[in-house]
Amino acid sequence: MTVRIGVIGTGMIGRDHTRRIEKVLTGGTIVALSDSVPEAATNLRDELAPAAVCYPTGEALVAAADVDAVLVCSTGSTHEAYVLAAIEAGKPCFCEKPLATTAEGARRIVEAEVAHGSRLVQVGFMRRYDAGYRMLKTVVDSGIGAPLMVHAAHRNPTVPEQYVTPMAIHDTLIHEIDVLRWLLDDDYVSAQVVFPKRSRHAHAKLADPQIVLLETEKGVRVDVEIFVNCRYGYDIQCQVVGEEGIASLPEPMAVALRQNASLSTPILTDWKDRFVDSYDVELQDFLMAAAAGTASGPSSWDGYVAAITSDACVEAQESQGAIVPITLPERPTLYR
Ligand SMILES: NC(=O)c1ccc[n+]([C@@H]2O[C@H](COP(=O)([O-])OP(=O)(O)OC[C@H]3O[C@@H](n4cnc5c(N)ncnc54)[C@H](O)[C@@H]3O)[C@@H](O)[C@H]2O)c1
Ligand SMILES: O[C@H]1[C@H](O)[C@@H](O)[C@H](O)[C@@H](O)[C@H]1O
Repeated sequence: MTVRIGVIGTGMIGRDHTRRIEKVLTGGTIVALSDSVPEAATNLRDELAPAAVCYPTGEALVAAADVDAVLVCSTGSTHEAYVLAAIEAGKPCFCEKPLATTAEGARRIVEAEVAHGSRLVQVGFMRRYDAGYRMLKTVVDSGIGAPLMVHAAHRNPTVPEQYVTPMAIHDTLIHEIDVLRWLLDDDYVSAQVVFPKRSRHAHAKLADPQIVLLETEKGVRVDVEIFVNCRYGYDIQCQVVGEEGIASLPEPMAVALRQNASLSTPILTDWKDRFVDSYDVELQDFLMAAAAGTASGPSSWDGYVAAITSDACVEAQESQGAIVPITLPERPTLYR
């Protein structure tokens, strides 16, 4: 079966996912596009999906009879309404992170999916599909004894002017929030944020870098450096310290160059390149599940837990070093 897909939000990632469904993956075709800026949708149609119909609203796209499944790739604050509409229509829905910009919004999605009675939503936490993180998880699960600590870093070369301090959590740390609880098979119980000396490259409304300290139910201590004006590249680091050994996320594959009395490997600069294979695998997974009328991979529950944890981290940012507790509600059986 070829799953007929509608894409809401045709900016950077909507375009990239349209390209991969049309040009790279099997089992899906783009039949519908929508963006609040209509030319963004028509331009993408002309460039990559000539057979797609452009809809004036995301709601009209979700309701279209020939749309089997929906990709929500619009601005984060708009995700909740579109995901709820897809659940109401009984259509599988891939939602880019964040599932919702508030924990309340994510809870409404969990409740709607539970009421529907089966999974329909996959959240775009692509790192769970990354070959390096999967290799790391295999080693963490079997090769280093009980994990005790995680040291991680999430570095972007630069960010635009509109990227402000809480976005370091909602937009950036959210990847570590999800992938580390998956990696450790654990949940967080508290968060604290401390601010080192501010980089002179940070915009006026951004405290950069930041260090987020998380503690898990099993007592693991996690520190994540968020540094989004690091200048030198897009760099994702993760090291798990266990009782019997230390395991590190592999570096992306790169040619080692010996030249002019030096040995070097390039560092990537763009998140699209760093996780290009993971995006392919996550969307292929979505297409396979959507063909069966369901969803797999990171769930609404994972999106909800990430939102609760993000809210606690933002509160921690605002409370000058205070440790903010994180309490999760009971996990519905649909997600066990
Ligand atoms: N998984 C990842 O690594 C990853 C990477 C990049 C972006 N994202 C997420 O994807 C989403 C989009 O990010 P982007 O970088 O493509 O941003 P973008 O600004 O390039 O694109 C967003 C698009 O949504 C459109 N839009 C805004 N409001 C809308 C509405 N109400 N209905 C329909 N369209 C609307 C905008 O016009 C724009 O074209 C964000 O939530 C972001 O966090 C995830
Ligand atoms: O939306 C992007 C994307 O999620 C990247 O993976 C992350 O590194 C950036 O910080 C964020 O702004």
